[in-house]
Amino acid sequence: MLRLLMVGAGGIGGYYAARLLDAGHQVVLTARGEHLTALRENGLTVRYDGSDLVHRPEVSDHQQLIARFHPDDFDVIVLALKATATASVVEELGDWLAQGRVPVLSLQNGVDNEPLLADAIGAGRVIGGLAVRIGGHIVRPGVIEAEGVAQIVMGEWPAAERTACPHQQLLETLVSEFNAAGIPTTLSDRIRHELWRKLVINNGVNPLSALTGLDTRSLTHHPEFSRIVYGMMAETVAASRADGVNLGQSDLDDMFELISSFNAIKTSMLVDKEKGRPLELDSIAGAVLRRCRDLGIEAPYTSTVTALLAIEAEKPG
Ligand SMILES: NC(=O)C1=CN([C@@H]2O[C@H](COP(=O)(O)OP(=O)(O)OC[C@H]3O[C@@H](n4cnc5c(N)ncnc54)[C@H](OP(=O)(O)O)[C@@H]3O)[C@@H](O)[C@H]2O)C=CC1
Ligand SMILES: CC(C)(CO)C(=O)C(=O)O
Repeated sequence: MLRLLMVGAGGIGGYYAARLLDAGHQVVLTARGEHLTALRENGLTVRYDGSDLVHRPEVSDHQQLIARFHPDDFDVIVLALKATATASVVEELGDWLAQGRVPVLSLQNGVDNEPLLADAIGAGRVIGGLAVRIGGHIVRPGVIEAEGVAQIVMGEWPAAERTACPHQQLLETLVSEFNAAGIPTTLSDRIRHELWRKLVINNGVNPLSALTGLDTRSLTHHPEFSRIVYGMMAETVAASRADGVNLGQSDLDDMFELISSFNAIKTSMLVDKEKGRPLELDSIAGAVLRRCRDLGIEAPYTSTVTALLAIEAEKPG
């Protein structure tokens, strides 16, 4: 049985937690506000493929977590926060995390979460990861709806060295237990590369979906918007060079094909916009624009969509 701490029990954290709870693992969740109250009072409900997974896991806010647990009470700690919350939560939990040795796995979009975590607890404790082919959201406090095959890719961060893989045994256990729990999970020996490939998708569709209100299928099958999606993806591919990742034309075409053939998903950024929550714009489009600037290249699609979203955000109401 795995003992797992899920920091941030939203669409992604709540879905994967429910799958693991269903398979008999011990999962502690962190949450706050109305979601925390509802999880405590009524448990966690995840709607997936016409059925409900219902569980009553232990749920804490971060102060209670620090008071009740030692980090090494867990086999792994998973971060499933929005990237907008990574810095503040790492700050909040930093001293507590420093008391232990347990590895921390990020399951967030963007390429700057693992570096932030590595600065706080040391790169040797960081496992990189991403949630793939999933759309999952809190529809009301305590209740999550999810769709898609909901895979996970994870690996030593930033890449597996041929000689030293500190988490080899844990990674093998996670892959085997996650798969047995119905979460299709694979290992990557170059997870930073995979995170960049995912950023190609996210920069392609997330900001434009928040701007237009359209889902991924409508965007990728629209005569004009599909060209903007492709353009924003191409700018992300170009930006990857700044991190020494060097994605190419085949990554661009693979990622465009993947998102075009996926379910019609309302992106997490569109959901945040509709709920009036902060957007992961800086960790998606901002990450691309900063690198393009450093490389001295233009990113006109990404900068235009970012500027239009900024104007929208300033509008009253
Ligand atoms: N949703 C999706 O379909 C997909 C999302 N992703 C990525 O996965 C990551 C997680 O996204 P998602 O699950 O949608 O995010 P959510 O916003 O649904 O969930 C994050 C949860 O963390 C909570 N949280 C934030 N700060 C704290 C804190 N200090 N203490 C306790 N709880 C806290 C939030 O609470 P509060 O609301 O109060 O801030 C929220 O409930 C993101 O990087 C996203 O881009 C990847 C693939 C698909
Ligand atoms: C684009 C998508 C749905 C792909 O899983 C995603 O990662 C998100 O909504 O943030």
